[in-house]
Amino acid sequence: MAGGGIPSELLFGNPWIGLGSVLACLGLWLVLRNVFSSSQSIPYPPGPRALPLIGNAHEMPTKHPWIKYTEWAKTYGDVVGVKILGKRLVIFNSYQAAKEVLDKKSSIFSSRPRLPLVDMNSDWSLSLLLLPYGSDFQTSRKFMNSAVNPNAVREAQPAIQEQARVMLYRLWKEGPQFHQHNLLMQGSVILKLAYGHEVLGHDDEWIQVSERGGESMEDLGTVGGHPVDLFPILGKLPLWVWGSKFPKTMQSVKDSGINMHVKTYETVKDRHAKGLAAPSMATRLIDENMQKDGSVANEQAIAWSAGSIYSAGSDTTTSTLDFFLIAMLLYPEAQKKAQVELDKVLQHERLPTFEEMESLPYITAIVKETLRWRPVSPAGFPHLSTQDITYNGMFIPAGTMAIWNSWYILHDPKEYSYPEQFYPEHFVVPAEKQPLDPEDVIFGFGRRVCPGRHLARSSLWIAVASLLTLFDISCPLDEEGKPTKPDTDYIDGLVSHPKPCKAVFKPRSDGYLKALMQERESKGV
Ligand code: HEM
Repeated sequence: MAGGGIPSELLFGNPWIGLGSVLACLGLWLVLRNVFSSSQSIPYPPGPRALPLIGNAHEMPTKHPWIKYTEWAKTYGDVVGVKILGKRLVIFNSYQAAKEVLDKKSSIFSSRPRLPLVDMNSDWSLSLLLLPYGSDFQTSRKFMNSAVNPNAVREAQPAIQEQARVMLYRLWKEGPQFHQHNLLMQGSVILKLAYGHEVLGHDDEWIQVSERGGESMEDLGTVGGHPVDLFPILGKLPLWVWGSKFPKTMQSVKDSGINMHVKTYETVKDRHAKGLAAPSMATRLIDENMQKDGSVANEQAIAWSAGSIYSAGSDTTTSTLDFFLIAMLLYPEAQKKAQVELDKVLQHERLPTFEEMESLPYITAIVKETLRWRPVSPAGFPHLSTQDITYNGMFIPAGTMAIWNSWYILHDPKEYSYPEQFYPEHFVVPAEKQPLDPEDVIFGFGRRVCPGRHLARSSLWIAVASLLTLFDISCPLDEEGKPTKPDTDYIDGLVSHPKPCKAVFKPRSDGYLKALMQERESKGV
């Protein structure tokens, strides 16, 4: 959900909430709303006591919201309800409850909360991640699925594997700036799939444009928490009211959306018309939507769904692999175990391929454990309900925002023996003893479930297998010769990231290094 992702916790955690002046203006409206909503006879989901007018706004955390949600889960249970300035939020703290509502009542829980500030000042609401439920959503989702369904991803696996090898080569040749090489791998896979674009290096223009798209949304700070998002009528004020630099920030949000989605699409369309474009999601959709008069139907949906692969897929996958690195630095025994398994299969002669997936269950377990240990969307992602429902005797009205607490669900000691530790053995058990699969939680629910999950799984698996085959990964030593351990905490953001860290990558054997060099030479590198 890179760039386009708006974690629910940010929708309310916002320093402007305390502005007495804004509240005073809108107090009457809230009183009336409260009076009308209190006549409900079926109880709302339990939660902390709401104050008049502001509800629970004063308690909404601005940092690591899943920690507060976890406290509430322990007090109020699987389904917690809070109210913020008249808007309702429901937090699902168990897989069962999230599944029962977000999945089984998917036709009701598949919209997204609006972001009036972004909606009024840019086209970002056209990106699949943010589209409200309806026919535009269905068209974009269909286009997206056509590019990243399991068959399409299987066909893309040779290209994904190639990018994993390029990452190894760069790590060996250029040095251990893991995050940069990782980002380039994920970006290269996505840009090839979406546009047929071959990324040649760190200064690739398409990567820069796409990265700028994500960053511009980050520049907005608490996306969804601006006064305009809380009280859309304030959107009628000129942008400079919010600070002298604000109009420029908003212009950059608008421009980056167009550059990343529309301009890239137009470039590919132009190249395709001249017969110069490599096959991709964009060229296939152009062909499929070509009209007799030479125009292309559904162009907006094609452009914004192709761009959504980068905005939603790059940061999430990169951040997950960055957390894998941290796990390897802190849990060398897991790394060793994986390497024993790899060596048994690969015999220091060749590098892993997707064909070996079945024979490398510990690698698969490492990927699952990374997703569980440090989910990059620890507080889920917001859905919006469009009809009233009653669930387990609780009333959830239309217009409620619903999220799931991935952190709490994936750190449940009843499900995982060592929830706080990185312990791939959680998943190395007979089928009947397998705990809850983190992939059933971290990729979301119902009709909004992450369409890129098959791509993410493939990219992560081959990257992890390739890295652990070629390298011993360890902490750098400080001046006193002690290992400098990485921080395992999160940096909050549209997607949560690990803090930057350093690592040493040492080739493990001449055999694997030779295999890499031979592969690179055969590609003319
Ligand atoms: C480890 C990597 C990833 C994680 C953890 C992740 C997680 C998520 C989550 C939590 C959602 C929201 C689901 C919901 O609302 O129920 C989502 C949506 C989405 N993801 Fe992913 N994702 C990942 C990788 C990818 C990739 C590689 C792509 C590329 C296609 C992608 C494309 C999308 C899109 C387009 C949406 C919006 C779907 C919609 O709103 O209908 N994601 N992702």
